[in-house]
Amino acid sequence: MLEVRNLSCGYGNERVLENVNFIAKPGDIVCIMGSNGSGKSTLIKTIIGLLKPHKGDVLIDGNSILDWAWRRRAQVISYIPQSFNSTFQYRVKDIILMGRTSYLKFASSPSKEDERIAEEAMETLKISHLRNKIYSQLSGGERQLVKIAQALAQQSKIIVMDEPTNNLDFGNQMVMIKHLIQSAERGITIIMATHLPEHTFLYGTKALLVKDGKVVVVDKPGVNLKKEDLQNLYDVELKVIELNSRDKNIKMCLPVI
Ligand SMILES: Nc1ncnc2c1ncn2[C@@H]1O[C@H](COP(=O)(O)OP(=O)(O)OP(=O)(O)O)[C@@H](O)[C@H]1O
Repeated sequence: MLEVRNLSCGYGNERVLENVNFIAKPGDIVCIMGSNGSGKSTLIKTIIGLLKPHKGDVLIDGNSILDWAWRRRAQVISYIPQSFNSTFQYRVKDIILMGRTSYLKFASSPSKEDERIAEEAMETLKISHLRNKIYSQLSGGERQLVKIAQALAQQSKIIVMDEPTNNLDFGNQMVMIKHLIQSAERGITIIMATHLPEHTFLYGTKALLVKDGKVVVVDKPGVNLKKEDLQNLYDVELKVIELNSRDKNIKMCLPVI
């Protein structure tokens, strides 16, 4: 279980978020929402240890992880950034194998088992055909899928993602969503920033609404996240409609222009 406790964070003396509190249990999909520049990435970077918090703590199973070394942290949390560019000429399969680095002994090479896990991750995300391509020569969406496969190969119990559907076409968004839901069903905790309220409605177990330096937690957003919350969050008028798909009610957000 991941717990963010009384967390305040920002850059230097600049405070971005104040007193954030939430718990993410195994199987939770926590969707972080808010307008551009509200602090979603700042929260994510603080949780994964790229930024030192001004105050408060991040705990896993009751233990503070703020002082953990990267290897220990990487075995528990994997991180998919908003964008990742490499100037090195790595092949896709090498990038995915990097997800196994925290399990390797010093100066050792990936084992057959590591290779199998990397292949499996590529198959899951339907990118096996990209195996030998140079990462820096891929499209934005292909790169995003490779980073997701890398996180999958890392086999951590918590996956943190910054706008994972960025650059993905509709079909690949579905592949990723299916994978997210299956991972959560296996007990993995997912924490992700998203600009798509529909995704929060569809599979979020918790929404974090980030605005004016504060974070409001909404449990079961499929039921409890209201039109007014979204209007207030994004400062726009909008409409929430409900559609039936395969006997399931799906909520959609429509602009009012
Ligand atoms: N490296 C940095 N140094 C100083 N300030 C920063 C830095 N990165 C971001 N900020 C500021 O922190 C605030 C929050 O930024 P953040 O990137 O967390 O927003 P966000 O909600 O993720 O936005 P977006 O939806 O556009 O990705 C913004 O005012 C931004 O200008």
